[in-house]
Amino acid sequence: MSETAQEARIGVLALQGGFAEHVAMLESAADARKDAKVVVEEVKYPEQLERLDGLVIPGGESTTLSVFLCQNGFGEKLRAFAREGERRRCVWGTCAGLILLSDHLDSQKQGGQVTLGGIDIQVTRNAYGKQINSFEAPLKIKAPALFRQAPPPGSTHQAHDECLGVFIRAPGIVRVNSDLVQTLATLDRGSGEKVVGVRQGHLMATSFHPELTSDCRWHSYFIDMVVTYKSSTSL
Ligand SMILES: NC(=O)CC[C@H](N)C(=O)O
Repeated sequence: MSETAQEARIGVLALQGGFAEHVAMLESAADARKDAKVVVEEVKYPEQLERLDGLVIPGGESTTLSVFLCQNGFGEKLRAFAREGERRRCVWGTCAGLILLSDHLDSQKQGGQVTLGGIDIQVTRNAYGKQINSFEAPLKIKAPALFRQAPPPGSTHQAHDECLGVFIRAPGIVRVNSDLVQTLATLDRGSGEKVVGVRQGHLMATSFHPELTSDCRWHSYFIDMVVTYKSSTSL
């Protein structure tokens, strides 16, 4: 580690869902790099948000997650963490986390979700079917910084601009409403390209689960976001 290594503390919301896998992936992505010192912690209490530079909201069940977020003012603190004040922090939502970060949730498919919003996309829950319809498929990576990194050794997706997408009762991004939203990944199963990964400034969301693969490029990319954003807002 160099003397000038950037430091960042990244939390993973650990109220419900697949948080342990994200913690493990962030730790291995952090170990693999020399330019940043990253501390990872499970977040169970709203007070913990104060000390974080970034947060991952994992997949799970957005309705259940919302029940927890309605307690102890957690939802409001999270909204402030991601959206208000001078020091807005980076947040990455996977699957249920994407639902929380979207500005528009299709009304027929709502189930009492607490939405934090921030990414100007329209989302339909369970757009790819039920649990039994879960699938894996190759994705095209559209973010240059992300696909410049090598795919993991032994990966079935050797092209730098491809990765494996794991979809479990995944929400669909049915519309991108703003030019501020950057497409990071798309899926094409024969019926045209669908957007499955997006970024709007300090917020990122993926319909799929990179934490369930052996490819930690997405976690490394999020560390980049957090470190870059932290150094630009603390000037
Ligand atoms: N794997 C997931 O996170 C599924 C999300 C779930 N369908 C929901 O609506 O919350």
